[in-house]
Amino acid sequence: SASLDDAQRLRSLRIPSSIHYNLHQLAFDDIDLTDDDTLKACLRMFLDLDFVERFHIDYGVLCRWLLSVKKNYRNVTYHNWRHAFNVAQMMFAILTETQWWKIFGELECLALIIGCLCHDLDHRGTNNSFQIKASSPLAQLYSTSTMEHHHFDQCLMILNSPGNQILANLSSEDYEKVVKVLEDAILSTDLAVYFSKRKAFIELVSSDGCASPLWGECDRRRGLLRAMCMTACDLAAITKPWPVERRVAALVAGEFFRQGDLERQNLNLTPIDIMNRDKEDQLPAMQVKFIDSICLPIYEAFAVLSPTLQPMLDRVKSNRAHWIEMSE
Ligand SMILES: C=CCCOc1ncc(C(=C)O)cc1-c1nc2c(CC)[n+](C3CN(CC)C3)[nH]c2c(=O)[nH]1
Ligand SMILES: [Zn+2]
Repeated sequence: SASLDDAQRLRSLRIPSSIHYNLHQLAFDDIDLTDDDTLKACLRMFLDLDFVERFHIDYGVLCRWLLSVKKNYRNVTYHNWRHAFNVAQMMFAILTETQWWKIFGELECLALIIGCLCHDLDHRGTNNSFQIKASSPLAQLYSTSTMEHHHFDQCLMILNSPGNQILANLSSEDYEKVVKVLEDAILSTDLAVYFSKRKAFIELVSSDGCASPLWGECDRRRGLLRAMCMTACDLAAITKPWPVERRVAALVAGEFFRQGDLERQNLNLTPIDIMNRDKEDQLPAMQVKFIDSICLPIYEAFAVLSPTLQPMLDRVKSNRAHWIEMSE
């Protein structure tokens, strides 16, 4: 876990406002933020969502916990601390801009923000199918949602580390609830889980449209909406202005192509097209397929549920047009 000195230093810093950091913006870009800024922005999100007061979180412990979470992300091209931070900022922006924080309540919002910050902990830059093909130690531990089970395990390990126990002052009943929602949220970031839940979610949205009070009262509906929020935030780079999306696509490609190289060299396998460096010229066309099959359905449903999210859908469509242009 992080050092006491680093935590003491972070604890002493002044924390700018969410307006200063543009944390409510759906088009947020972290490129101008230093690592220190990202940590201060996380403290700002916890303060503005009133988590510190409501859950009696010791501020020094919160600083240490944030530093430990950041430290347990590896220096890989895409699935690093910056990705986790961007996913958490998107969750903050969606919860506040749509007022869905009223549907979920404080406990579930706390679990969602912690879940976003922790959802890819200790990622190695390779996906679940690589773990299985390589019969890695993680694949032997978890045969389904291999990486996501590991991310959750890492999340719990940090939450239970001395000096990092931000949930120490929750009642045991509240602690159990947060951990259950946390597990569900992190496991929901496995696309396989997203595919299994998406149909039911879209049927609900088309049947009773806007986030009617129904969503708040029904555990199953709330669970579905939480899971879809995790995916929508995890993939949210696709909804950002073109310069951001293009920059992120290059990072994702870098990580995918390295996995492809490992599959060729170490496992003597031919990688799938998106991880095959030899097919780099087809990247724009592959992105269009990715947008159509995976991204559009969720952001269309979100724009129906809350018109405040319409700009995200509009930018996915304009990014799609850029990829089409590049593929011709
Ligand atoms: C095309 C490769 C490099 C660029 O790729 C990207 N760049 C940016 C984003 C983004 C969210 O902004 C997302 C991608 C991107 N991500 C993809 C993922 C993981 C979420 N998958 C899985 C694997 N499974 C298929 C078997 C579905 N296919 C993807 C794709 O084609 N593109
Ligand atoms: Zn992720």
